[in-house]
Amino acid sequence: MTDAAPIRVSEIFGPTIQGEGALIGVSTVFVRTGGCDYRCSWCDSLHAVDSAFRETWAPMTPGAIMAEVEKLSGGRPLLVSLSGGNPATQPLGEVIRLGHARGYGFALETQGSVAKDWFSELDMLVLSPKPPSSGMEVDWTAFDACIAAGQGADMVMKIVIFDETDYDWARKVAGRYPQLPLFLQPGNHTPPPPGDDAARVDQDGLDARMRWLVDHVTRDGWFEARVLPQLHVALWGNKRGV
Ligand SMILES: C[S@@+](CC[C@H](N)C(=O)[O-])C[C@H]1O[C@@H](n2cnc3c(N)ncnc32)[C@H](O)[C@@H]1O
Ligand SMILES: Nc1nc2[nH]cc(C(=O)O)c2c(=O)[nH]1
Ligand code: SF4
Ligand SMILES: [Mg+2]
Repeated sequence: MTDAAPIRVSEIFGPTIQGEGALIGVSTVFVRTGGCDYRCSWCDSLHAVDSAFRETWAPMTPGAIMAEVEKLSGGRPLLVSLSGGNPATQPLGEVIRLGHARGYGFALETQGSVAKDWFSELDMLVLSPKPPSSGMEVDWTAFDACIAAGQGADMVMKIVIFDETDYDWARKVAGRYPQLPLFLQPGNHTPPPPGDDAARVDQDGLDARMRWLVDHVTRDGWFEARVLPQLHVALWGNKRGV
């Protein structure tokens, strides 16, 4: 199957480092697609979610996306991180094929609500089911379909945790998916309003929640879980494009 339809792109930026999860610290260029089927109460990327920003999302062909990635990376292959919005709602298969042919690797971040057959061609699929604090309800049938579609890719699960209820929920979800390496990430209560590039962030609050999370994980002997902060937020606050 070829993906002839254009892809809605909110922003392409980098190289920077992957700030979250399994690939933390790895040099990468981000391709952030526009549009999401969720509305998480605390989403830190509303400029790629809220349809009020639709006119800032450019329709791009796979060739144009890879040309921009190659320009930013100086033609040197590296990891491309596909995020959004929900990048699974966009026809990204051809970008992955084109990039792979040129030596680039691909990781994709999604909440796991939409499965695509091209998930299997990814180098890494990051599934990030949303906890109660998001206000969203996970469709586990759709989530399981994403896992089935991703067979062949490395797959991990990353759960954002704001409070005790999220933590208990994450314990249950982890028990259901023991095959997925698990990353826990404290939530950022001060994401920027869309359109605002302000870097302010409640770093003390984030640090306190990180310590609280580590305390809980060690208290419970939950040794399979890896706890990581959002490194890019620690370094640059809520700044966009890093
Ligand atoms: C902006 S989302 C885009 C990809 C996809 N829609 C998803 O949610 O997985 C990228 C990652 O940022 C996380 N995230 C979003 N807002 C956050 C916040 N306020 N604090 C911590 N992590 C957040 C999401 O859970 C997800 O793992
Ligand atoms: N450096 C950096 N790392 C990230 N990891 C996940 C991000 C995202 O917004 O999807 C992100 C981001 O926006 N920047
Ligand atoms: S699923 Fe991801 S992009 Fe969509 S609203 Fe939630 S955090 Fe934001
Ligand atoms: Mg982000």
